[in-house]
Amino acid sequence: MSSIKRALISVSDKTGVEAFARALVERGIDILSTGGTAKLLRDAGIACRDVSDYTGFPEMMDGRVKTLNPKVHGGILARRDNAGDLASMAEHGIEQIDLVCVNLYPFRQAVAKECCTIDDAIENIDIGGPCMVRASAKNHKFVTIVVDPTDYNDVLAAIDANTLDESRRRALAVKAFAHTAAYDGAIANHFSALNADGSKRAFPDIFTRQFIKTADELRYGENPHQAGAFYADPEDDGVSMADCPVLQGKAISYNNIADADAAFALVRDLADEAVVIVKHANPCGVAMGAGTQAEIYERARAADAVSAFGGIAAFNRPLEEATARLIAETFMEVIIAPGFTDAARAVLAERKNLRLMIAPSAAPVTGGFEFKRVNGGLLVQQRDAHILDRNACTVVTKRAPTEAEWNDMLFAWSVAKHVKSNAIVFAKNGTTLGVGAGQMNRVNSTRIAALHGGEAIKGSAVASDAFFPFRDGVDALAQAGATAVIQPGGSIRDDEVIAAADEQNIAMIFTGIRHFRH
Ligand SMILES: NC(=O)c1ncn([C@@H]2O[C@H](COP(=O)(O)O)[C@@H](O)[C@H]2O)c1NC=O
Repeated sequence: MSSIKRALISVSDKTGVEAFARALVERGIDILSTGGTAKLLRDAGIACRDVSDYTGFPEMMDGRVKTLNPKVHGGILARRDNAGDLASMAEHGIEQIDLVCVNLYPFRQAVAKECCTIDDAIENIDIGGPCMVRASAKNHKFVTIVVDPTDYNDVLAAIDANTLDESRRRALAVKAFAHTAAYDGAIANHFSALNADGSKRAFPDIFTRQFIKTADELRYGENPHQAGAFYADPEDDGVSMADCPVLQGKAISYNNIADADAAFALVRDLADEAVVIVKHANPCGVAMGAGTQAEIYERARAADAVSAFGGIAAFNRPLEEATARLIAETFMEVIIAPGFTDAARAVLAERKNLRLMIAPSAAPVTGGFEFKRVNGGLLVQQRDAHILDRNACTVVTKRAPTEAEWNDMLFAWSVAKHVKSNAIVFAKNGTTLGVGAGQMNRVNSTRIAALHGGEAIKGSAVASDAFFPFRDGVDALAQAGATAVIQPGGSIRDDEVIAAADEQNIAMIFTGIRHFRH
């Protein structure tokens, strides 16, 4: 028999609640329950008592008042070792409630619907639920609070094993306080983003978001003298790095996560089969298109073999055995892919330190927000999810690009979007030849990228993440031997820049879109 005598169950998300309640009854626990939950339980043949019968008050005001009653809250909050509390219980006919299973009205889901009015949103604010959750969590010395259906089985097992002790109850209480905090945060976010006419602004006046620490703290942060941790964002709608299990290798580090994220964000933007190798958050080699996966990988690696050493490689197709063999020949830190064939796993198992991360999907990011911490605040913006449509581009030079130049420009443009500004990318035949990243002026970025590319750059295409403010950048890429360039346009000296391209028989495309990245 359990030391728990009575449980109160009141849930909106009714997943698994029948089985949980049945198991509690089997363990001799009495069940108190609210309208909809009680009906579901009774229909399933599980004995329970209505809270309204217990309190002597009917549920009223369309469910606004159900459990808000001293007989409920006294039963939860009474200190079992306090004579005064016990006397009050006896005096007022209050019964002890030892386990509370509550989850809240689905506010977030309700306001996510286009048709949700202010009144709908208000009616979806749960009041009685959070009161019980917080009361139980406060009195966790004696009361068990369960807010998450995925905890039902563990709680039952702990009851059976007699391990539902105070520390276990405190862990459940912490989860419960986080549950109500996130809930109230969502309410504040929603209402502080509402305009007077009920329409919604993208950015609420008060911005609350909850991040949940992934199991282990990281060995350190960006450098060994900095402590570091990784917190998952349950509200992110992209592929979360927290949802990419590490299949093997050394413990994943702070920089590994940042670089794997950067690499995967680029590879999933590319429509054809592609490989991205990243170092320090910038791509050093990218290849896409023709050939086997192993050949594509080899092209990406050879694009800058020196930088690729110790890099992070991202794939947008499951990793194959032949590619794994090539990877095993050199030193890589992390491989991230939407899958690994068994044969590839077997090959890479020999590289004991190599981390393999498996991503749940390689679909491009379509929305969401990006956050950047600055001293004293947080910059928030929509994610750069822009995918260029060739038909939206304008040819601004006398010479139009050839089909091959078009392909190389579009490819280089996709890469440049993921390179730190000022970004210049030379590419040919679906392979990067030189990447200029993070320079403080565009002409230096161009020179660095060209220097890296060497002779191979002749006949290549170039992408620039922002417009050329002067003709010097175009002159530099022409001198290096590039024949086509894609850039946003929009400089006051565009005429000069276009004239420079025309003089050197370069085909130039304006995208009208800029991809700064800092
Ligand atoms: N008003 C109250 O006293 C109250 N007590 C419990 N609730 C909520 O009612 C829901 C369950 O209702 P039902 O069992 O009728 O389906 C739960 O999400 C619970 O958090 C309440 N609802 C809203 O505040």
